Amino acid sequence: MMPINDQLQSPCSLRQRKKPCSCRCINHYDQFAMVSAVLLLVGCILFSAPAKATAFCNLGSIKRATPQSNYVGRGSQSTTALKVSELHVPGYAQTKLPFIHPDDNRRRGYNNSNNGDSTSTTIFHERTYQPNVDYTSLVPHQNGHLIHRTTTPIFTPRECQSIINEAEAKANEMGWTTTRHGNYPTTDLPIVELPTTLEFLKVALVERIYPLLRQQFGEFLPDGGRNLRVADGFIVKYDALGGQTELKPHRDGSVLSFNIALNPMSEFEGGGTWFQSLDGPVKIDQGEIVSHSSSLLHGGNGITWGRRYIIVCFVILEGYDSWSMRFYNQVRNL
Ligand SMILES: O=C(O)CCC(=O)C(=O)O
Ligand SMILES: [Fe+2]
Repeated sequence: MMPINDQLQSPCSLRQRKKPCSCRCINHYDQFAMVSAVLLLVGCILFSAPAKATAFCNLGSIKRATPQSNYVGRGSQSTTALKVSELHVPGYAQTKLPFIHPDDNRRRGYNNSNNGDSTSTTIFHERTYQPNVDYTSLVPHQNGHLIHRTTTPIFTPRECQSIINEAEAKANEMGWTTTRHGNYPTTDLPIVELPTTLEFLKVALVERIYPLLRQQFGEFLPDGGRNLRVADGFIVKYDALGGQTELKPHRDGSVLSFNIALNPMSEFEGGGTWFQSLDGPVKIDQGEIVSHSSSLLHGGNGITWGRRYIIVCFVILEGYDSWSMRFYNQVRNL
């Protein structure tokens, strides 16, 4: 069992600024959130009438799901609640990472043939998945589940190996990064540094992964999760011979998180994604996916031998910031 070090109150909230931030957000997102917080606060003081404050804070267009009793949102007209509850996910939403959601792809005529013809539209073939056949579900909540794992690979061995190869080649040039994620850093490379993997993932997200997440978490997601978007994606390397071997329990600063095993489980001992709610790790083999609510306390179970490579993605729901924060807080202790 992994040691538990649960210090969080809410993801990257301003309340935590007195202490070091302890969720796995990216440092520059923190800075963005901090600057936004100051601007919001000044704005909300200047426009102290509640209606104006809401408009200034640009929350008026956010679609709202059924209010939950434990949520202190804009309805309270408290600037404290506003700054604490609303900032983190919008911070992710405004990043310029080139992970696009399905509708964007169609609107832009996204072309994955790389021939420079921006007018041709790629036809995406969205996969369908069946619960209990393609994946199993763990940790029930309301009518759905908060953790899922696929039963068969979603990426082929060849696809996985080419991602590892591109990451290792890039790491030979620039090294693995170790400081991107606050107090819970991984040894990783952001996918935006890996052009071939990025192009592959853009299509895989639309055709394979978003449909899977919508099927798995559809019970919870407003509008059936139409607006899923990856806000951060990276390749993590655990290495028992002198590298990082585990990732301590933490919460991610997004709505959903998933990781995909890139190498076979025969290449390491230990490993898997540990969850407090399961009191143990979920272990998957090459090409399979573990997906979960980001706010569940989880970590990378230590490896004692070999190497473990995974892709990790943090997924947000664009335009549903209030809903996202409510969901985050509602399930974080399950
Ligand atoms: O290693 C794992 O399975 C979990 C990784 C993780 O939680 C993360 O990178 O945020
Ligand atoms: Fe995580």
